[in-house]
Amino acid sequence: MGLVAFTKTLAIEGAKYNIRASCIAPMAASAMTETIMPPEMLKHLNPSFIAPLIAVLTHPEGPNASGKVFEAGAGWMGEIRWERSKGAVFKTDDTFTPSAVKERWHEVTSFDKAEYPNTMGDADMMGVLELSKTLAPNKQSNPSVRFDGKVTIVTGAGGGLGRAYALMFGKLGGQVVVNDVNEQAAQKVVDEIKSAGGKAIAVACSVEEGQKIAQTAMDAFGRIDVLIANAGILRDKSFTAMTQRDWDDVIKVHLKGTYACAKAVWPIFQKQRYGRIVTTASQVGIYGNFGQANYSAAKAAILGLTRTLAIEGARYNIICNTLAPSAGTAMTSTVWPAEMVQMFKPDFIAPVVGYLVSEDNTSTSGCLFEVFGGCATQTRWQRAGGHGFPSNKTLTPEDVLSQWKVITNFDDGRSTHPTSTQEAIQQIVDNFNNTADSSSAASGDDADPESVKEAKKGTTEPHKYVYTERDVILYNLGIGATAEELKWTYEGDDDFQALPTFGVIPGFPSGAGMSLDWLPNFNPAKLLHGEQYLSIKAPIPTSGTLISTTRLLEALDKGKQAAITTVTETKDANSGKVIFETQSTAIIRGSGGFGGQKQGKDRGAATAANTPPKRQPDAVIEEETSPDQAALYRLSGDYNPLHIQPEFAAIGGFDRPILHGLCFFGIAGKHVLKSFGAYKDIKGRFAGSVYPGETLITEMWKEGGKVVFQMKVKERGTTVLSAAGATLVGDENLKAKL
Ligand SMILES: CCCCCCC[C@@H](O)CC(=O)SCCNC(=O)CCNC(=O)[C@H](O)C(C)(C)COP(=O)(O)OP(=O)(O)OC[C@H]1O[C@@H](n2cnc3c(N)ncnc32)[C@H](O)[C@@H]1OP(=O)(O)O
Repeated sequence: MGLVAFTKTLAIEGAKYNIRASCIAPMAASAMTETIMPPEMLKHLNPSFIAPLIAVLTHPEGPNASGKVFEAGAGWMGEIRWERSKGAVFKTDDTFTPSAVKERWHEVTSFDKAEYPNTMGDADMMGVLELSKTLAPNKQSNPSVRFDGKVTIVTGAGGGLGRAYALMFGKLGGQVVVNDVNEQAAQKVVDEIKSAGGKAIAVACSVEEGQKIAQTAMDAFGRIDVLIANAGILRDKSFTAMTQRDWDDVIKVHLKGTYACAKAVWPIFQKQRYGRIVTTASQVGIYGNFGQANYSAAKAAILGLTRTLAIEGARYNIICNTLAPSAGTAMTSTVWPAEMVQMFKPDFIAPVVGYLVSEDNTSTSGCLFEVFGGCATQTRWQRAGGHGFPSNKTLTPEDVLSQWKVITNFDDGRSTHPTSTQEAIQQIVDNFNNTADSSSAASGDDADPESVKEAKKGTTEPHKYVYTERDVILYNLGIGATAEELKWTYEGDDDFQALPTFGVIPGFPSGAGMSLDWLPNFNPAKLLHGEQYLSIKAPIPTSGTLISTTRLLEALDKGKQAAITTVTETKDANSGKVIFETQSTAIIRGSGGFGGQKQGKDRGAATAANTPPKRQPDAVIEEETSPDQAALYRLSGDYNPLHIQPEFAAIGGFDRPILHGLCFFGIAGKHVLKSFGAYKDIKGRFAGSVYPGETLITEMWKEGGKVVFQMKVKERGTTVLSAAGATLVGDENLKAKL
């Protein structure tokens, strides 16, 4: 982690000399990984997948990715960047306390409105300070956050931030161990705490002497509950002028000092099954900064150290977080103008630290917070959806370049926020089975003509779907829910819910918006919905904002017609969680003959044959549609005139408008739900068309955990939905919501 900020600093300092520096987090089999990874993983992690990325990053004519960070392994690669919450701005006066922070913690940690700062300069610190002056006094939590009976070590507490922390703990009932290399300064702070009625002791030594500091605390107070690793020094110089000594001194005090103190208190925390640590990073350790290569490396390394401590400490109730404060102190006074030092009082950082190390914080651990002038924000990694190349083919720099836009795209709705190494590895592991054969449908098969290869390259722009309970009711009515079925038509009902096939709605405009102009003789009136698959991956919110993106999965040449399959992923805009995946096949009559493949790939449940067994159905539901069914259904987002305008329907070859395929798909889905309960995926083939007003009969067979079904039109005896199946839900949580 330390190398990330170090690289960013080199990128900043190197820019004017045309020196570029990028950072990669590779996962590849090596002498190093062999000691920690099982052989079955290692065999997929061929180092040859990393070299082409490096070739692109270092090529004189390659894209400029200086200061950027990439993760790569097993043929998958994607960029990562910092994402910062908007956070909370507090009034900077006496009411800014740990209690006030506790009161608004949800705001500090909410990423509803995130920013993506790339440099130190991106933070509008002065604006924040001005705002904080005008705010109403901060609300205090009840009971208030206190430290009675708790012993806190604060390193570097002779002045600046450390002093502000020490005074705060003393004021809030805690016993404080004031460490500083400067004995007089440490003693002065101890005296201040004592004269205000608090308890404190000084220990004058370097932070590298963690054992001595811990021992002093134990001797004086008999316990240690909190460590604030704050001590630090600056040896700022451009990288060109930086000496080995400048480097070593900074690494020693910051990184080794933090290690030494954490190491000393760790067994005590483990034994008592309680401990709180806040380590000190810096915005410099996140974004890099001119003249601070040593400091940025040390600070980012502290962040990595703290995340690991948070993981190892979790089962002992040891909570560890990192703070990146910007405050005017003796240290920053060497690089900040005096006026700024004065404005950013260390007192306005302390309340956030106070809350993080309090007993009240039971869940926030391993996190990073940027705090400045009354503003507290959280910062986390955001990772692009990236691109998975076939893991059984040789990867070339040209391959990497051809997908560069995808590898570096954070705005296509596929980005994630991995919070652990396990989560981060998952995407790489998922690519293990992405072989040239299996991936051909997703990322280009050699047999595809150029037009298809080109069309498969990108994803659509993310489509935003903002909806309320009204939209859910409108959809439910559109597929025949009635006023008696209050859970589907009345938002005040305790069990109000979207019918599960609602999952096809948010992403519909994204899929339907995909350009098919590259097909020969493309005519939208000749397009019919051929097949639909829906996977429901999380409980369906009854209102919210969802983001969908679509890509071309398969383009089949069926001679007279083209069969175009797209895949759409729909995520919750706030959590980034995938809620639905849909696969839709459109048949475009008259657009075949473009030279593509004839047969598609096996896509599991999405292409399952679902042949009905040779016995009477286990359940049958008959439902009459309304002559106005299509006029109602279209209001949920499919405005294709084929379903309402007679002239357009005539061009499509119909004597009157036909019903939307997804409308009778939804009606069948409702019948499955009523007969057998919730399901997690559903699929069907539109074998024939339905006219609004016709009566639909759904025949259903339960086959193990699956319901196989088909739908017929009663008046004509025609099968309109075939090869249809739904996989029933095992998960009780999901079931409860559906
Ligand atoms: C990108 C996604 C965006 C989606 C946007 C959707 C917008 C909506 O507004 C549009 C709609 O809702 S339209 C309404 C619903 N759909 C319908 O009414 C279509 C009904 N089906 C038909 O008319 C025919 O089955 C018909 C015409 C589909 C096929 O009939 P035939 O031409 O007679 O087919 P056939 O000769 O039996 O088979 C030829 C090859 O095609 C495959 N196939 C057949 N039906 C299919 C279907 N429904 N879906 C997918 N593939 C299908 C066959 O397997 C066959 O392949 P092969 O030759 O390799 O065996």
